[in-house]
Parts: sequence; C-alpha cells; structure tokens
Amino acid sequence: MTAYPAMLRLSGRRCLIVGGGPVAQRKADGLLAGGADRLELVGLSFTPGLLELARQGRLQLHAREYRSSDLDGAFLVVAATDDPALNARIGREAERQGRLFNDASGSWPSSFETAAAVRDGAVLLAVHAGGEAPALAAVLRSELERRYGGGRYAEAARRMGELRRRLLEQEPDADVRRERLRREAVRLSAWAADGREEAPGAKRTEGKDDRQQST
Ligand SMILES: C[C@@]1(CC(=O)O)C2=NC(=C\c3[nH]c(c(CCC(=O)O)c3CC(=O)O)Cc3[nH]c(c(CC(=O)O)c3CCC(=O)O)/C=C3\N/C(=C\2)[C@@H](CCC(=O)O)[C@]3(C)CC(=O)O)/[C@H]1CCC(=O)O
Ligand SMILES: NC(=O)c1ccc[n+]([C@@H]2O[C@H](COP(=O)([O-])OP(=O)(O)OC[C@H]3O[C@@H](n4cnc5c(N)ncnc54)[C@H](O)[C@@H]3O)[C@@H](O)[C@H]2O)c1
Repeated sequence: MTAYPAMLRLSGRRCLIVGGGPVAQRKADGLLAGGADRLELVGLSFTPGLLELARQGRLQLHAREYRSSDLDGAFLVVAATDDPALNARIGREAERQGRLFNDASGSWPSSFETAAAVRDGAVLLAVHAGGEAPALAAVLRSELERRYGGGRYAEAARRMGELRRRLLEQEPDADVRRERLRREAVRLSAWAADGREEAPGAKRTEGKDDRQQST
C-alpha cells in the first residue's frame, strides 16, 4: 500500500503502547530511539526488557487491563496485544479521538506503520515495504546498516548544519548557498562512506568523486 514518509517529533508528547510482550518491547525500543520521553505501556504482563527500561526510568508500566481513558492526551497509540478484537477496539477508539494509531496485529487499518530504521546521530534511514513484507524491510535494513552504519554520518550532518547556519547568516544569494551546501554534502557523504581516516574539514581529492560516481 502507498504510504507517506513523515518523521515524528516525539519529545514531550505522550506515547502509549497497549501490550507488554516481545512486539510491544520492539515498538517501545523504536519509540525510545526515536525520542519518546513520555512513553507508557498498559499490559497484563511485561517482558524482562520492559521491566528493566521501567527500572531505568525510561518508560512507565501499568500492569492492568486496557481501558478507554488510557487514550486521554495520547499523541500516538500502538496496539500490540495478542487479542485482535481488543487491538481493533483500541484502533476504533484512538482514531475517533484523532490519535495517530498503529495496530501491530493488522486487525485495524492503522494510520501509521513502523519502518525498519538505521540511525547515525540525527541521520535516519527508514524502510517500509508496503505493509505486507516486514521481513523484507528487516533484510533491507541490515543491508543499509552494512552500507551506511559506519558511524560517520552523524558527524557529516552536524557539520552540514553548522555550515548551513553560517551561510544563512553570511551568504545572501540563495543559489550560491544551495551550490555550496550541495558540494559539501557530496564531499562529506563520500567521506562518511569511505571510512578513511582523513578529517572531514580537510580538502579532498578527485578520488572521492570517482567513488561517488561508481555507487
Ligand atoms: C519493520 C518492522 C518494524 C518494527 O516493528 O519495529 C515491522 N515488522 C518487523 C518485523 C517482523 N514482523 C513480523 C515478522 C515475522 C515475519 C512475517 O510475518 O513477515 C517480522 C520479521 C522478524 O521478526 O524478523 C510479523 C508481522 N508484522 C506485522 C504483522 C501483522 C500483519 O501483517 O497483519 C505480522 C504477523 C503477525 C502474526 O503472524 O500474527 C505487521 C507490521 N509489521 C511492520 C513493521 C509493519 C509493516 C512494515 C513493512 O511492511 O514494511 C506492520 C504492517 C505494522 C507495524 O507493526 O507497524 C520489523 C522489522 C524491524 C527490523 O528488524 O529492523
Ligand atoms: N507488527 C509486528 O511486527 C508483529 C510481529 C509479530 C507478531 N505481531 C502481532 O503482535 C501480537 C503481540 O505479539 P507478542 O509476541 O508481543 O504477544 P504476547 O502474547 O507475548 O504479548 C501479548 C501482550 O498483550 C497483553 N494483553 C493481553 N490482553 C490485554 C488487555 N486486555 N489489556 C492490556 N494488555 C493485554 C498481555 O499482557 C501481553 O503482554 C501478536 O499476537 C501478533 O498479532 C506483530
């Protein structure tokens, strides 16, 4: 199914997961990695991993049955129980209240689905395989991790942000800004990909550009 890639800002927004099994845990890990700092779970039991995250104060657990008022003030809701009828009910109620909703069991047409993600600092690569091929999304994620998971894209993005702020202050010509940013992005991206030791501030040779063309 066709989908629209939106990156959500979760900090300060209440996120709710109903369920406490391995799937709820994977969704919780993803939300925490994505910046959720007001994450709550409601479930009858929880995995050891979720109990440990609660102990560390990363999220809050409520050991009880789901009730409709759990949705109050939620920005985003995930249904991950093993009861498809309950997941569908949560979906109906959440969407009636205009919450972003994800059903991990496919019992209700979700307004968002979870992508497989590779992160390096602020850089995020996300794969969605149409909603019917999560295993393919997971394999593509591993391939992207091998190709882009070297740990240098965070630094590249940071340097690009600095340069962009400086140019916005100092360079009035938008075409000049765009051209300089584009050139620097090509250079830093090649630096991040090739894993060589050279500092990103250093002038690069054509060798790097050859590599760009070959990928
Ligand atoms: C990408 C990833 C992100 C994440 O969840 O973090 C993700 N599923 C992952 C893994 C995975 N999930 C399943 C398997 C077993 C193999 C298989 O069944 O294929 C594996 C593979 C494994 O475990 O290796 C089973 C499964 N998944 C869904 C259903 C219900 C249904 O389809 O009806 C069932 C059947 C349950 C049952 O049998 O009862 C539903 C969804 N799973 C999605 C995302 C959304 C679609 C994404 C897309 O198509 O791109 C969607 C629609 C909704 C959602 O959950 O948001 C994560 C990989 C993370 C990573 O490794 O990086
Ligand atoms: N989206 C995915 O990637 C994916 C992958 C595998 C499975 N699934 C689906 O996700 C479901 C959950 O998987 P799991 O392995 O975590 O299951 P699980 O059986 O380990 O956990 C189910 C959880 O739901 C909770 N629960 C049940 N009834 C409840 C209620 N009334 N109120 C609150 N919590 C309640 C239980 O306490 C438990 O913590 C599966 O049934 C399957 O449909 C999705």
